[in-house]
Amino acid sequence: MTDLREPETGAPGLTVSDLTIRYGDTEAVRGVSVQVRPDETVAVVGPSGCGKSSTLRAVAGLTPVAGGAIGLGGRDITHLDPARRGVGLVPQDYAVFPHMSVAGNIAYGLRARRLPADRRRRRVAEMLELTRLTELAGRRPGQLSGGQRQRVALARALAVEPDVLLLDEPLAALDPQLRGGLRRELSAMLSSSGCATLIVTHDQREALSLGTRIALMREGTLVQFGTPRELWEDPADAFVADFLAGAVLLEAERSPDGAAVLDGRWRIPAEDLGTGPTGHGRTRLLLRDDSLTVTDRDDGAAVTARVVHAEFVGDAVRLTVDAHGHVFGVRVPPDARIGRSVSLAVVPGRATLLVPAP
Ligand SMILES: Nc1ncnc2c1ncn2[C@@H]1O[C@H](COP(=O)(O)OP(=O)(O)OP(=O)(O)O)[C@@H](O)[C@H]1O
Repeated sequence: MTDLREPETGAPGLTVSDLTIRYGDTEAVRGVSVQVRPDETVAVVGPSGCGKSSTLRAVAGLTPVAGGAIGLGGRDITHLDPARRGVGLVPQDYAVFPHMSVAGNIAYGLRARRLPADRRRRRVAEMLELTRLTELAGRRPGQLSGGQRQRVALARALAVEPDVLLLDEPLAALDPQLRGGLRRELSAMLSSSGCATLIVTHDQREALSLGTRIALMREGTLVQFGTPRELWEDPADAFVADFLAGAVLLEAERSPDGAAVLDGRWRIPAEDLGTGPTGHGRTRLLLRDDSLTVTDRDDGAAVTARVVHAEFVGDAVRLTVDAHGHVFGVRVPPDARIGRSVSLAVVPGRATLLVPAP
């Protein structure tokens, strides 16, 4: 497990330690600690209002910090002027200068830093190439697509070689149909830039595909910080399982013949269960969308659930069902005859019992 309360600011990369942010009486962020190593991308993700943007803005110096510390490249920047921090910010609306060409936008920060003209031209050319904008160098932002404008903002932020790149909801302003392709494109550009990056997003797919590590927040606090695989395979709690994977996590009791969940009302035979290790200390059962099936069995290996909702999804009907106050998703063939309640069983091998290391 990553140490969530590492109190130092002297490490390379970005170190946010025990960060607290207040707006009047509202504590928007409480005791959040996140580290971004040089060369990695950390995605801060969570539902609306959980404090993601506040955290990013505090790193950029745009929101005052009520407690904790922020270190960047070995310096304590907690109270430093935004312009002197060494951060490159790409805001949600990209904020490119409409009256300047693509190349002019990218050169802006270099001019402000009085970089000699030949080095400036070289750096602009490098950034144009990295973001595949060379052909469009002379255009104005108004003559570009949303995705191209985003690349201009990215190139402009990276041009000045920041110690950390900050991206606020990088794909939110773009057409949903294009987002998948743009996500892959952004991921490739970020890895070739080699710059430590902090991305804020509310989209779990974006977090999973862009983050080398994910910081999952809820109501101002950090719930889990780890690699996408760690969060996917061993979620800290039911909220993480649901938010990131639409999965259900149940407290479980293990016995030689299997596992009991829902206070012993559902007993799943050992031969139907996969197992995985957990670092979270308790035995739990992880059920995904493909973990369950509707069955004719009515023995202890099945549980009765009330059908709450049925949704046609093309190749299947996705049922939302409620068993003893827990809501599950289960897919059935489109022509299945479904009553008001169903009997649910685990698809052998598709449910994972997370077991603490001895
Ligand atoms: N300037 C402000 N003044 C007062 N409250 C604020 C201010 N900015 C944010 N908040 C509050 O702080 C909390 C965290 O907001 P923040 O914008 O950081 O969340 P978020 O996770 O980025 O949400 P979203 O995904 O909706 O942008 C929210 O309750 C919000 O209403």
